[in-house]
Order: sequence, then C-alpha cells, then structure tokens
Amino acid sequence: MVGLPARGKTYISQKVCRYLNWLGITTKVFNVGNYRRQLHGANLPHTFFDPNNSQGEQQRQEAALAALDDLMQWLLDEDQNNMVALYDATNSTRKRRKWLHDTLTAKGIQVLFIESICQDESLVLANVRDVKISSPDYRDMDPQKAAEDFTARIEHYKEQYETITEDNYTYVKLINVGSQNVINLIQGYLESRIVYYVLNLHIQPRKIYFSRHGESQYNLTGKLGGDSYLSERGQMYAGMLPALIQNHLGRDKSLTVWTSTLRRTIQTAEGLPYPKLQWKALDELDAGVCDGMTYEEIEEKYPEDYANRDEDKYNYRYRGGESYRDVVLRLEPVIMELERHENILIVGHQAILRCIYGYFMNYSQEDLPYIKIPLHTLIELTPRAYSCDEKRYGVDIEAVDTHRPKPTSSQRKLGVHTAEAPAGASGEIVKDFTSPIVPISPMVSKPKQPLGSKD
Ligand SMILES: O=P(O)(O)OC[C@H]1O[C@@](CO)(OP(=O)(O)O)[C@@H](O)[C@@H]1O
Repeated sequence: MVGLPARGKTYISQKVCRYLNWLGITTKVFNVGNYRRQLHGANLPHTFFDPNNSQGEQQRQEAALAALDDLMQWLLDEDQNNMVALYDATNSTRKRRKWLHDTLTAKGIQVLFIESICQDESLVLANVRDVKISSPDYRDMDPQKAAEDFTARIEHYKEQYETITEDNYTYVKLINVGSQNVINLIQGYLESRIVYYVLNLHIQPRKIYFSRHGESQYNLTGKLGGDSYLSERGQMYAGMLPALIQNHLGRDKSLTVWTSTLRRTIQTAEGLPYPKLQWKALDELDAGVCDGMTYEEIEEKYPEDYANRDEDKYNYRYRGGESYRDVVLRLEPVIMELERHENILIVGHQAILRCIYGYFMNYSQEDLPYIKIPLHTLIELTPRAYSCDEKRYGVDIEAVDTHRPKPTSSQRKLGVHTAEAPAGASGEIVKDFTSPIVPISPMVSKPKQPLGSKD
C-alpha cells in the first residue's frame, strides 16, 4: 500500500484480503502500525512521526523491517500455499518503496503497489473522526485532541510524501475514490483481478439486503433444488416483503433487486416496486443427480456421497452438480458488481446467500456452508470501515427450517448422518418469529476475525 495516513489503505487491504481468501487465494495483511505499537508502544504523540525526529524515524524503520521479515517468511513458507500478502503502511517515499521493491524482488516476490490518494479534505477528516481516533494510539484521549494530533501526524507525512511515478514499478493509483485511476505495468491474472477489484470499491453509505425466496413447495416437502413455485405461506411472505423493505430502507430510497432465474425468487420479488435484474449466476447450488430428492432419499440412494458431503461440505461436489467452492467461483462477478452498487436486495437461495453473506462477514470455508439463512427473514448489512453491522428482521409467517446442522465428528465417525433430522425434511414447522414486520432481534453481530489477521 502507498498513501498518506487516513486515505483508506487499511480499508482497501482488508477488503482485498477478504476477497482473495473468499476466492480460495490465501492472503494476509501485515499492518506496520501494529508492529510499531507492539515494539514501541501506543500513545505516541505526533512528534514521533516528525521526519526530523531521528529516534522516531529509526523506530519506525524497525517496525517496518519486522513486518517485512514476517511477511516474507509467511509468503515463502514452503509448507503452506500462501499467495498474497498486503503490506499495510504509508510507504510514501521513493526511498522506502525502493527498499521494499528490491528486498522483495530479490526473493522472487512480485510487487504491486496500490496507492490511495484523496484530495477531499472533508473525506479525510471524516475518516479520522470515524476510524482513526478510536485506534489504540488514542485510547482514553479526548476525541477533539486525538483528531488534532492525527491531523498533525498527517502533516509530518506530507513533508516527505512522494506519489508513485516510478514507471518501472507495477502500480495502481486510485485518485479521489474512483474519479481517476492510473495503472502501470499490470500483468497476469492475479494482478488484474486485484486491480479490477480495487477499481470497483466505493465508500458511499449503503445497505445490502438478503432475503431467501418465500417458502417454496419443494421446501415444504424437504426436496432440494428444482424450480417449484411458492407455498401459500411463501406467497404471503412475498406480499409482505415490499413493506418490510420500505420500513427499514426508507420509502424514498432507491434500491435495485437481484433475483435468480428460478421461479421461487422471481415470484418473491414480484411485488417489489424497484428495478429488477435476473442473474443466472444466482441460481441455487446445482445438486446434480440429487436434484428433487430429500436428504433422507440421498442418504439411502447415495450413502457414500452423503457421508462425503458431511465430511467436507465446502468441497463436496454433487454428482453431475456443484460444490460450494464451485458456487463461490461463479458468484465472483456478482461480488464485483455488488461492490460497485449502492442499495441492493438479493432475493436468493440458501446456498447462494451463504456464499455472499460469508464474503461480507468473513466466514471460513469450513463454516460457510452451515451459516443460518432462515426463510422469511430479511438480513440487512451496513458496511462500516472494516466490517459490516448486521440486523435481521422477521415477519410473523411460519416456514419450514431447511438448515441441516453440521454433524459432530463422533457422529460422522459412527456414520450417524441423521442424528438431527432437518426439520424441513420431515415437514416440521419451525416458528422462528412472532412479531409482524418489526425487528425481531435487531442484533448487531460482531464480525468474525478477519481471515488475514490472526497474529
Ligand atoms: O447446502 P445445503 O445445506 O444442502 O443447502 C442447499 C439447499 O437449500 C435449498 C433448500 O433445502 O435451497 P432453496 O430453499 O433455495 O431451494 C435446496 O434447494 C438446496 O439444495
């Protein structure tokens, strides 16, 4: 990363990290600020960052070196398939970039600089107020004083700042959040993907809504896949969805609705007074030869497949169908488009919404296929600086529960695959919610630990 403080470098690093890990490309962020705090403590005044402060300069270089050593060790670990590391620091001088470039390329590591430039002072100030003053650097400090100190710190960096002009380096320069972009010497699939992704990011406030289709006729009987219409209760949910959305989004707000090409999502979205788009890529995970069967029928007819799916649900591919891994790959263009968009509602399917929700909430491949996305529930995500806030709203219309919990390892060893039969499969009704159109449990859930920041 390259750029003055408060230019969204950490935001971009974490987004790229989440996106690549979601795609199965093992990625990790190395934040030099964290190393500096560990080595030299937090609560350092802005004078520490003054380029004329030689002790500060030396200590900052120590932190930079420690982070880079760890990064190289991580990337070069032959036992792991680690692919991309984000070196999150200002790297705002030619000298620093040359050191990085030369050290890394000497080890055979390809370098792509991502520079973020923001000349809109009000945006920078908003970032300082929203994010920076709550950093460990300013714990227990008066917010006004913290903002002033951070602004003085930025001024010190400005004294030395040199934007990238090194034309022999590979770089992308993002100027004023997408109003102008410069790319240089980008080559190959991975670099192109990263660049394309960062070009699509924006920071406009917005809401992302997910709803499964209303309960379908197949859901009622526990059958997978198919292209059935909604049950009576599913139709009632579809009838309530426009008010549910408008109550939470606001009546005058614009929204785009995406559905799959299957009847149950199209029928659910029918009454929504917003522009709609059907995506083939949003069609439910293809269960191949098991399409139209219940879980019990699959267990009886294909016991080995059934056990294999329980063993590794993310990677298990249905005969003639798909795995969760396959679905993530086909959803990649949807994610790219989602990043570009403002308010959006996806009326989707259980597996599909797990994959998209898992991207935003940073789920591991192991947990993603078990995320609970109940029927007749509207999920609202509000992207924040480094995570999303979440609320779930239910309506008072019962629906079957199609969630099959993960079997425990002892259940798997014993071959007990139906220890807890899916409620939906047996036609049992699970009453999830009791209140009409008001938030049932307006919970703000804590995002999971970013995948790339375990240390
Ligand atoms: O991966 P699992 O947990 O089986 O969930 C996916 C299944 O969810 C279902 C319902 O059981 O989605 P949907 O309600 O969209 O039809 C099936 O069609 C699909 O195969």
